[in-house]
Amino acid sequence: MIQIEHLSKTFGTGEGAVTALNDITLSVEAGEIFGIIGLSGAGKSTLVRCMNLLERPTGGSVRVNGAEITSLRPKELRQARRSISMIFQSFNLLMQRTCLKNICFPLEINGVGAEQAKNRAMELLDLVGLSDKADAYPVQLSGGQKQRIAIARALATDPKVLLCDEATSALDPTTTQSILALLKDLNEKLGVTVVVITHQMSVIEEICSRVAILDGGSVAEQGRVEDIFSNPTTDAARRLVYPGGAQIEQFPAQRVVRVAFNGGSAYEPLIASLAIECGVKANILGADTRNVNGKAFGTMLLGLPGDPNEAAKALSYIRAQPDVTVEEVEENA
Ligand SMILES: Nc1ncnc2c1ncn2[C@@H]1O[C@H](COP(=O)(O)OP(=O)(O)OP(=O)(O)O)[C@@H](O)[C@H]1O
Repeated sequence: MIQIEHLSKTFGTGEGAVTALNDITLSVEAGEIFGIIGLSGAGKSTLVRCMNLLERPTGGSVRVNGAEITSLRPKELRQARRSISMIFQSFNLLMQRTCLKNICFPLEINGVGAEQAKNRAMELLDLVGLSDKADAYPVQLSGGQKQRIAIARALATDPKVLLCDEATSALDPTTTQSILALLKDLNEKLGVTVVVITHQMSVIEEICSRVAILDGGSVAEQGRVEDIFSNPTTDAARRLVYPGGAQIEQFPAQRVVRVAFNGGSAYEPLIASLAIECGVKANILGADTRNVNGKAFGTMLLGLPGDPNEAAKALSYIRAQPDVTVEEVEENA
């Protein structure tokens, strides 16, 4: 769906030049949810803006649906842009227009008649679960509701690709979950390809099938989410996967597992009950978890005893917990 080859982007010239992207090659397949993650300044926004030519690349190529978008004429580019929509952290709704009129807006500028636009907008409001907000103004909505309206507006022109630039970064964890669930649902129902830009690992874990890790304007690593998260091979990937800085090599006698909490239970009781019910002491090697109303979200790196029986007991105990996933991490990861 999107093929990027040797893409580079430099802002400015001479001594003040900033190279934001350097020789990026990646491809996003039709129908997938692809994640781009990196720390602040890694180049994520610039990369996603090169996908719809909000930024013009300095070098390399960007093909969307087979067409090299850097060489399209203005009219062709306008058409191509209809098939690539975007949502933002700050929602970017038109504050003077009702929700319905916000969703009608891209249809109006594409020449769709008022009645037809309204019908389509009502369908989209229904799709994002906000039929009752047609006449409300953005100021009357919560952040999550605003993002739902922004998603409905982005889908109005039946795009093939939805680019999401930090779309959940301004939202609380529960609302984030519901927006991610909506994106996943829309991806499945409509087949729209979704590209998610984020600095949050939990977002990638939640909905992406593949991920590219950006570091200093280059792709440090890319591949299937479970492969990269269970066995990060670059420093950039390790920094994201183990933000606590755990060095697995320091614990050679242990089996190391990565436990992801999806809000089903708190993590302290899990560690305590591992000790009490299984007699297994687990070491917390690193954690990036948040406790929200007594529920844990995020991931934790645990060291289990080297003894295979004890480790197996602990693993099956953890696997039996609701909303918890666990995977072994290779020791040279
Ligand atoms: N319009 C611009 N002019 C000059 N430099 C820019 C411009 N836009 C981005 N940059 C620079 O390019 C680099 C990458 O920025 P970008 O916003 O793409 O990173 P990011 O990963 O999205 O960061 P963040 O998560 O903080 O938004 C940074 O060094 C930034 O200062």
